[in-house]
Amino acid sequence: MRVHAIQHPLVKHKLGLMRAADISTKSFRELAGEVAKLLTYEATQDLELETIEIPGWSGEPLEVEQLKGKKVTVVPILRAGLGMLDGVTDLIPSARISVVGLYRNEETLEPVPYFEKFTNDIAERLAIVIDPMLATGGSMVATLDMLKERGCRQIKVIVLVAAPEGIARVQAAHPDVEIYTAAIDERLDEHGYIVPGLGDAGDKIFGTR
Ligand SMILES: O=P(O)(O)OC[C@H]1O[C@H](OP(=O)(O)OP(=O)(O)O)[C@H](O)[C@@H]1O
Ligand SMILES: O=c1cc[nH]c(=O)[nH]1
Ligand SMILES: [Mg+2]
Repeated sequence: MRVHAIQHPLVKHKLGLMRAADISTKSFRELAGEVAKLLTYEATQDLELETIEIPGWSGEPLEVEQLKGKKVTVVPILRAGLGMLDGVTDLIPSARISVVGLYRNEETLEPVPYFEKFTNDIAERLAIVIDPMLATGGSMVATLDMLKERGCRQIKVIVLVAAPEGIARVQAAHPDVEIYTAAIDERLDEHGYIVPGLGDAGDKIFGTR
């Protein structure tokens, strides 16, 4: 299963709050971080563990489990992906951050790249791409193309809301990439916005609406 629509009650409750028409910038931003954190918990369930021996509190040696080897880079897609970043790094504090700047041309709906800065050893890392909205999928596919061009082999995507059209586009272009989302909504409207969706997530997070 490559698409994980998370069914946790806290995720559903918090996403429901985010859909309110009159939500404040403060609340939207806080909830985006909280849902991102919960989705990160789900998306990291298969991280590999190894057993190591440490001196335990009683003086006896003790076997404990710790995360094995694989390092992580989190990849926020500017701007809106930044609204999820703190939630993700709360759980993976040693992750490196690789940034992709893309905006969606409002007429063509095609992504326009304007910035990129990747961690040097990106090919060795699990990349977790974060963006609140997977709409047509153009921005996400462009980001995944960039990551793979730089040698990234293991990639996961975390979004707050996904449209069926965006999921299909990502799956067609990058069938190996797993998607974690708080909801799969109905469709896109004539302007490429997700329905019912969240509206313009970047504007709501940055207070620019
Ligand atoms: O799946 P797509 O059709 O490509 O649309 C989704 C993209 O659109 C939004 O960004 P936007 O272009 O509004 O930029 P912003 O984050 O700077 O507001 C959103 O955050 C995604 O990056
Ligand atoms: O519904 C959408 C689609 C693209 N970008 C957004 O912020 N929201
Ligand atoms: Mg926007």
